[in-house]
Amino acid sequence: MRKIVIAGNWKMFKTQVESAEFLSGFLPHLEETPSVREVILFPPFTNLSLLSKSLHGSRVNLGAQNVHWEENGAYTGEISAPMLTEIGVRYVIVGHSERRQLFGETDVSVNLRLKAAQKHGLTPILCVGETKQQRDAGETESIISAQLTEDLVDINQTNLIIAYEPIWAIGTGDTCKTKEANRVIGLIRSQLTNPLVPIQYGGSVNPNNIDEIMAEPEIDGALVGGASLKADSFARIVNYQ
Ligand SMILES: O=C(CO)COP(=O)(O)O
Repeated sequence: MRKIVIAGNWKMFKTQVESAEFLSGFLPHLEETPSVREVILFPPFTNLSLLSKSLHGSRVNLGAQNVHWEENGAYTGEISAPMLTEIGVRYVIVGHSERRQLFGETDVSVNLRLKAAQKHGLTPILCVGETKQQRDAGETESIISAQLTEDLVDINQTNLIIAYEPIWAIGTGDTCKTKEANRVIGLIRSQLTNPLVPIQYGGSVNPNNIDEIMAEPEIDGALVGGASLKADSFARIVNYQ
């Protein structure tokens, strides 16, 4: 059985005060959540320590939005894996399209970040996906295949999650049709050596479409941006039918 993983990527949203407010609204809803569902929050780095304490003893896991490949060094603005594990972080997002498009991350650096995460016992969520232009040109399969080939060199597939996030569906309200997301995720799975790697869908997931998304056989969870920022909305997603 593959794991079900529902994760909230808060991106550059929420102060510590706002994070605490979120948790007081969100955590009570988890009493209804089936125990097989893994729930992860990815707040900004500045909120990790606070959330680590607040989530202690709860069933919500903590993740960071990125990790550098070195353990320390002169890398202004970066955070290393030992810094994350020390404060109770267990997951990390790697290769998000915003990192690739806005901050110049490449498949080479994504691969280094994945290796560093695994070396220190973090479970990475590797994000892959195509742009609108690539989709319209019929390049979806070849782009994703190339990303997987380069990103997964020497990566242990027993400690890995993948998120299929079509870039044109992120923050646009333009969700990928569920059947199409299911098809692409099936293609991603066919390129892996471990059939048990959970593969999530991400891109305009919300309380109204989560039931349909999770009904697809290949889709093992969701990586949620905007709709994870409100306690009620993310609770409805985590407690999908
Ligand atoms: O980028 C995403 C999650 O990593 C998706 O963001 P939205 O859910 O806001 O489209």
